[in-house]
Amino acid sequence: MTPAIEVQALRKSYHGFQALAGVDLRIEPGEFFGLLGPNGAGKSTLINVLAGLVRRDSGAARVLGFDVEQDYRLTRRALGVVPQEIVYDPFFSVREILRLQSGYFGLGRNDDWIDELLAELDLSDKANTNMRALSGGMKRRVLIAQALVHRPQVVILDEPTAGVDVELRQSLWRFVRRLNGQGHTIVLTTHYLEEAEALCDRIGILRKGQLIACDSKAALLARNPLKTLTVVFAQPVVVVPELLKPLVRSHTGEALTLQYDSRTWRVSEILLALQALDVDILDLKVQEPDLEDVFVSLLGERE
Ligand SMILES: Nc1ncnc2c1ncn2[C@@H]1O[C@H](COP(=O)(O)OP(=O)(O)OP(=O)(O)O)[C@@H](O)[C@H]1O
Repeated sequence: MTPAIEVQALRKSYHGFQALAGVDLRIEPGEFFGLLGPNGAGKSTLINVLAGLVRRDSGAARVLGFDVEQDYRLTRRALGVVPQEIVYDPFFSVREILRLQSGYFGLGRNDDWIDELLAELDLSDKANTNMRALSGGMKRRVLIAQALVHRPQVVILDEPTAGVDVELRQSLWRFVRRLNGQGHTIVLTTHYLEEAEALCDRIGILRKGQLIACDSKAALLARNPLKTLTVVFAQPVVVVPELLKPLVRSHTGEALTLQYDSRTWRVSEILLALQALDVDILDLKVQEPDLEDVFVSLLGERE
C-alpha cells in the first residue's frame, strides 16, 4: 500500500545549522501517529517540508506517493495542516475564510461540510463573526476547520492544543478520533505526553534533527521496565530491610517508595521482605512507567 507519508534521508539546514539531519519515516494510511521531541528538535521543519512551506536540502518527502515539491498541487489536496502559529486574516468572517479556502481547492459549494465543521468545532454561533473578534482558542479552531475544508486524506496537527481549554481539547480529540476512525491518517505533534499516550498508536521521537525512536506505543512503554511501588504503613518504619535498600527512592516515616526493575523483581518478593518488618500495611500503589518516563530516559541516553 502507498504510505500516507514517506520520508527518506531527509535533510534541511538553516545557515549551516542542521534542523533535519537525515530522517527516515514511513506512516501508513489510517495510522494515528505522534511526532514528539523537545523544543527545536525539528518537528515543525519536517511538517513544513511536507506542507511545501520549507524546501528540503536533500532526501525524499512524499504524501500519498506524491513528491511534495514536484507534485505540489496533489500534495496540497492530500494534506491538511493545522499550523502551530495562529496566522489569520482579520478582515474576513469565519465562514468567509472557510469559503475562500474551499475556493483555493476548486470546491464551489462546500457549505454543508463547512456547517458540519463549524458544528463539530463548536463555532456555529461564530460563523459570521470577524476573525479579529475571536478569542485565541476560537482562532485555533478556525485553523483546524481551514485545514479540513477540502477533506484531506492526511491531517497533520502541529501542537493544536497549546493554549486550548480542557473542554475544547476533549471535543477536539473526539473529532480527530472520529476522522481517524473514518480512515484519515492523523499526525500529531504535542508537548503533552499524556495526550500522545492516550491518542497515538505509534510514536516517533525526534531529537536534534534525528529520529531517535519510532515504535508502537506499547513497545515504547515496554522499553522502560522500572515500576514504582509506594507503601503506606500503620506506623513509622525506622529500618528498611537490607534486601530492599537499593530500591528506596524516598522514605518519610510511614511512607516508603521503591523503584524496581519488573524484569528482575516480583512484587511478591518485595512484599515478603516488607512483612518481616511486622508493621501493618495500610495502602499500596504500583505505578507503571508512562510515556514521559520513556521520553525522558530516551533523551537522557543520547546526551
Ligand atoms: N527559518 C529558520 N531560520 C533559521 N533557523 C530555523 C528556522 N526554522 C527553524 N530553525 C531552527 O531549526 C531547529 C528546528 O526548529 P523546529 O521549529 O523545526 O523545531 P520544533 O521541534 O518544531 O520545536 P518546537 O517544539 O519548539 O516547536 C531550531 O533550532 C530552530 O531554531
